[in-house]
Amino acid sequence: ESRPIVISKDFDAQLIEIVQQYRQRTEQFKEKVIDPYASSPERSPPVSEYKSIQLMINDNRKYIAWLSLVTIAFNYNLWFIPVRMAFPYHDPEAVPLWFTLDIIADIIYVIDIIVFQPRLQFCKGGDIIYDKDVIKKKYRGSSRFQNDVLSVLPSDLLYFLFGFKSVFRINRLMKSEAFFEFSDRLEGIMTKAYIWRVIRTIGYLMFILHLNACLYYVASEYQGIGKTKWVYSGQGSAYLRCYYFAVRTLINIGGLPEPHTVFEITFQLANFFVGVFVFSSLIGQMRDVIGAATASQTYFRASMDACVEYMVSNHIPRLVQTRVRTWYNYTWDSQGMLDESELLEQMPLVMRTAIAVDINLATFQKIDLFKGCDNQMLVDMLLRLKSIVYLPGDFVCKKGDIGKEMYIIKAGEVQVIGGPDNKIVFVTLKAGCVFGEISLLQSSANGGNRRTANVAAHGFANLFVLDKKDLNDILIHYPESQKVLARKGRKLMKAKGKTAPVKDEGEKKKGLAMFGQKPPTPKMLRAFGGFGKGGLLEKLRVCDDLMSGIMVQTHICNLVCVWQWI
Ligand SMILES: Nc1nc2c(ncn2[C@@H]2O[C@@H]3COP(=O)(O)O[C@H]3[C@H]2O)c(=O)[nH]1
Repeated sequence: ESRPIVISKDFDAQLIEIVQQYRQRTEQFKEKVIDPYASSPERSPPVSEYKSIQLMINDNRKYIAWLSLVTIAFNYNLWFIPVRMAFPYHDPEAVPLWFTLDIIADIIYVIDIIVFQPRLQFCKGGDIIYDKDVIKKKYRGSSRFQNDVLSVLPSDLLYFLFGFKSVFRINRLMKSEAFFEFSDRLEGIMTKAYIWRVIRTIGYLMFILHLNACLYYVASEYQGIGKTKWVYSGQGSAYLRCYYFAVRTLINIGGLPEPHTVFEITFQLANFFVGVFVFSSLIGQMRDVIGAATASQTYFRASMDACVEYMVSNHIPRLVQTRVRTWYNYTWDSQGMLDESELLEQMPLVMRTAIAVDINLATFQKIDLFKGCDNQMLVDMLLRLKSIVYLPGDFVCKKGDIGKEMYIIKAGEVQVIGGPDNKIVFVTLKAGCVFGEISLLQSSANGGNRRTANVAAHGFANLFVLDKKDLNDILIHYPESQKVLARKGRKLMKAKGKTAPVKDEGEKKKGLAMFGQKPPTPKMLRAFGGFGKGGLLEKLRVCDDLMSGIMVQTHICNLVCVWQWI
């Protein structure tokens, strides 16, 4: 309360009064409070019903198809009313055709008013209004309804009084809102909305030329056709000649016959001004539309150029420069942007989740490692994934490094490699496979968090990366899934032969990819020369790196060999 409290001798009395007032007000307020869980007396639809209604509002293709028909009818009136007013196109042969077309356009207008508009749901204060009576009432009280009704008033009946003149149909142009609504809705559903924007802007340009052609013909008629050099001569197709004149004046191409009379000079001047202002602004609009359509391409080029410039000024080796350029080009070609997450970040969580679930959840559910995990946990994981592109031959992870991330292959292949010069390919992993999980699921105690193998991109590999920190953050909320993953991690460790402490360089690499996930069979052991002198034991020393992954088996073998030796 902003009321100042005067502290006086009878402060206690004042305080008691204030407290009493406060209590009264709270009681009053309580009475007014609406219980948020109490059912609303108004009928409200279940959420599932909302979905179809929302479609009606934003994305109803059938409604857009209908609007396209209304737009055609509107454009018929928009283009033909002036041309029929200006040019002598109402000859007895053409009248039936015009009459039929007019009636068809009128029927479309009427159907729109009676059938479609009164059924169009709308949003009020965030609520979707679906009640048919309310919708009808809203439409009838709108300015759109007034315009729609005015646009279908049968002013054509004046034909009977004044003859067949298209000027009586001028009220049909009041249906313009339908055109703009169609345009907005179409943009909303098109993948390349700029194509429509370009077409629309070209349409505006052509319409201005069309109007100008009509005006030129009217001006010529006013002056007398063929009377002066400036007016339409009366030869050739009247419309085409006038349109050609309009193009030359409005685009300021020049080479026009000189105007002589005051009227001609005024007309010509007005035309030049319209050309300069209207035309140039429309052409500017076109540039904006095309600029917006290629904005992402421009951004990509600019960032690549800046990066190349940076590398050149820092004398980065040519090979590295080429690799960076290749990365830029491939990333752009494969995903149409450099950083997908940048785009998604702008969206609210619910939208991001919808997109992520739609794109990747099915793939995730198939991954063995995540089987048995909470679905919601997978969704949380999807939201933390980052997409990274690796070039052919790039090392994604190196044996012995600390594992801070795990990877899911989105597209392309990676190879688990080892041996001298990393020439041996142990496994090739394809789209949908997970790797890098072994070191991630282990604790750092005893070096358990170290990479057990080298993994390199085979061709171009598009990977999802999940950070260890992100994974841990998620798992805090899903103790059951955490247990599942920990169990799987232990299993993997056993399967891949990952054992306890790291002793030295030779022994610290523990993954034995060569044997895959199974222990060596007797056949494999025989291939290594059995247990005899110069056999397995010696090879074990040479192939220490390879064999260290099956340490348990190796210890047994060692014991047997030592016994044989003795
Ligand atoms: N050690 C080993 N790793 C493999 C094999 N096949 C795939 N990998 C993956 O290679 C990854 C290397 O890093 P990690 O040890 O974190 O996790 C490893 C596994 O996910 C294999 O046969 N042996």
